[in-house]
Amino acid sequence: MTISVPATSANLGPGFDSVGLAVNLYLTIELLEATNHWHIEHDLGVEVPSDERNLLLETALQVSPSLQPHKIKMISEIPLARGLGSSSSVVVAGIELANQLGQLNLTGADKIAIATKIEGHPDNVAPAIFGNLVIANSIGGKTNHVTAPMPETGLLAFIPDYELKTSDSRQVLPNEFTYHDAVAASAIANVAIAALLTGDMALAGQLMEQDLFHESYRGKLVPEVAKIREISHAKGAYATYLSGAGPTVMIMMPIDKLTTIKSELEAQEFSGQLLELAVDTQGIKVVY
Ligand SMILES: Nc1ncnc2c1ncn2[C@@H]1O[C@H](COP(=O)(O)OP(=O)(O)O)[C@@H](O)[C@H]1O
Ligand SMILES: N[C@@H](CCOP(=O)(O)O)C(=O)O
Repeated sequence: MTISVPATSANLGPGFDSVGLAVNLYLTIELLEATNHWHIEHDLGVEVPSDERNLLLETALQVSPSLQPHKIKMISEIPLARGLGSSSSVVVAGIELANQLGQLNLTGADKIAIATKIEGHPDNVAPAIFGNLVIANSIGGKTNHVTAPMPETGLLAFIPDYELKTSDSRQVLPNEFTYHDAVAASAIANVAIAALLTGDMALAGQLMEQDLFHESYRGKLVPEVAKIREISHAKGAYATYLSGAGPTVMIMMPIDKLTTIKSELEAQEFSGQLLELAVDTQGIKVVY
């Protein structure tokens, strides 16, 4: 059996902690033979545990403590700590592993509730589970979500060479907002979501760049954002935003502008990778 889970790009500007998009980079785990001890084969480096301390197994065993140990092969195309939801992909894969091995018959609603409790916010785990664009919230342990198709858009991700842990990037955010600022910030988010749901990418893009919740505080952690925004706009992009907690910068544009924007950005020689992505429409995939 293999389980694959897509990467996710959270926030889309003002949808902080509540909006995310599934994209076509995958974490895949393959269940191998039953053994006496859990063991994960992977090439993700020595800092990623190969035993029960790995987030995959921590999650699976939290959901179902008495699972039969197995050998597992793990392959991830999702770069770690870059703002593309690597930790959420593992949490979601762990929940699905417990679901399959423990025959738990979890529903989508069960999975999002468990995953949100572990991650703390639903914006990555929700699209990782369901695919597409997902708008979700969680309050008092109750999680709500709405899935929607993403309007047609080209997608480019600039993935810097350096890591930025979500926990570190959350440290720079303010503890409080005035009532006035909270109303202004959520009004921007409301219009951005309405534009996304009605397929108006030009308006959505404008609002996505007016975020007041997080990007301005995090901008100093990702110095490339300003230049990428300037260049992309000069060539007709809809929007640029910090993917999740960063440092990846996502660029959305009309499909026919993608090649030009990509080559303009390549000419800058930023240290990092420029990847053309597509929306994942499936979420968790299990193959027997
Ligand atoms: N395949 C994996 N197996 C185990 N842990 C992982 C894996 N991928 C990511 N992680 C954990 O998640 C951390 C990154 O999570 P985070 O800082 O939220 O960044 P992001 O989710 O944006 O990639 C890694 O440092 C590692 O601890
Ligand atoms: N809303 C969160 C999203 C974190 O996403 P990640 O991909 O960086 O883990 C935040 O902005 O902190």
